[in-house]
Amino acid sequence: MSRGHAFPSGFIWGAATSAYQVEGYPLADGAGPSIWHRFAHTPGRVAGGATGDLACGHYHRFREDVALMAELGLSAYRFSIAWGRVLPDGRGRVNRKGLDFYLRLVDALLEHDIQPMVTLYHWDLPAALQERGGWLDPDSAVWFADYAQILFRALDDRVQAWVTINEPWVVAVLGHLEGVHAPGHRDAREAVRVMHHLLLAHAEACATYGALGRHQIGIALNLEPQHPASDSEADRAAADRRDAFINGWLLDPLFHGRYPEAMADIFGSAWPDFPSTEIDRIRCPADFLGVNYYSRGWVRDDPAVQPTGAARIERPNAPVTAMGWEVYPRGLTEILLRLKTQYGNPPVYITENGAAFEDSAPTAGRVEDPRRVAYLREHIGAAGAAIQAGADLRGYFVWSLLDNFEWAEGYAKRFGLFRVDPSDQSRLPKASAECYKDIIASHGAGL
Ligand SMILES: CO[C@H](O)c1c[n+]2c([nH]1)[C@H](O)[C@@H](O)[C@H](O)[C@H]2CO
Repeated sequence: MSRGHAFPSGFIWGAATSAYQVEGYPLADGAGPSIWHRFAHTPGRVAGGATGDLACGHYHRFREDVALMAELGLSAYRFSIAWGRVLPDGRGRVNRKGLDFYLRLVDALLEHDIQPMVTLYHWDLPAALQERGGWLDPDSAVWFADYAQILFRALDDRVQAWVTINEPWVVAVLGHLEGVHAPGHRDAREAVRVMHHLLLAHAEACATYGALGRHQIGIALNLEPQHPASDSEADRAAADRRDAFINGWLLDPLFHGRYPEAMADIFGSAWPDFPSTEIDRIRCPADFLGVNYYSRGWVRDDPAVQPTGAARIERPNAPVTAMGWEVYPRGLTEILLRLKTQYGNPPVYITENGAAFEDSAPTAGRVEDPRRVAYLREHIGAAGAAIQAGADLRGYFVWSLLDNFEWAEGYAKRFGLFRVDPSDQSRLPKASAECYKDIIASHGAGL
């Protein structure tokens, strides 16, 4: 990669969060509980018994946070809407106070010339819908499209970029196969049907938006290159299986109108014969693809690992984040160029990229986080290399603006550009915030 390139004019520099992770007060002003509110309040599910009851207090502090975004020079902010704030029962009655919070947030962003990118679903399904079967219910696609339509009508005059669903893979696999995320199910037959219904829900929301929307809509996928830990045929085949399981399971139906053949091998009798009419519907004309990139998989053949028979292992002496994920910026370039060569070079936003590290204690009103500074510089440089090689990359969102509720890890894993002090929820800039501000000001030159 030649150095010193600048990013194209109009390139979007943003930061990302999600409702349950930052807002707090999940039941305020008539909101209905979500499955993550229920899950976090179930003993043993979240590290340290942490919940999103307070989180970062963004529900009340959002103007302060928008001011932090403006200080960074962000041109966009990606956040999610808590379905249960708007529709406490998931369907039917609209909770006006819940909708008004998001209207106020969007207006505050626009007052600072920050474009909102709104994620309609970031894992916090209304508990009332889970009681009806949740994403396992074939009607879930209709529930979601009806919810989406309410938001499109209320906000599409001010929101120019919509993300339907954040990481269907995590919802299906961590929530319904491995059981470590809400709703905590462990059933392969469920997981494959939940994935299918999530993709149908995405398609229904895109169709709804196509009828009334004026801007752009997409989906955000966690994509991760899979590399064999050795050049043995067994490890190469294992990497291919894990690639289908994590990447192809979504990219192929969305862009090619078919599931990878490997899925039937991976899931065996749990894999149904999905109707071709439904798979055709999933191949919907979205306007962009959101890519959440964090690392790569280093893969060894291991029959004991279900359902892929492929183990993601630590590469010896590899640099890793506090999550145990290898720091591998070249994987971002690889993913972006694969989208160019194999999936029609769609418009792409990096909707999440960031890292948790064991940050040092604050000194003189700031947190020194050199490893996160290096991570951001290396990965933004890797994104620039993909642009130079022809990827249609439109923007980059750091995960995350704030240290926040990291799902089953609670608050122990800190991804923020700003440290949030758990005692008083005060925000403190990290060196990475200053670094990102400089990158934005220079438009990525020199990376
Ligand atoms: C393999 O990581 C996934 O792509 C991923 C990482 N992350 C995510 N997805 C989620 O979208 C965020 O809510 C998490 O807070 C964030 C950090 O863990």
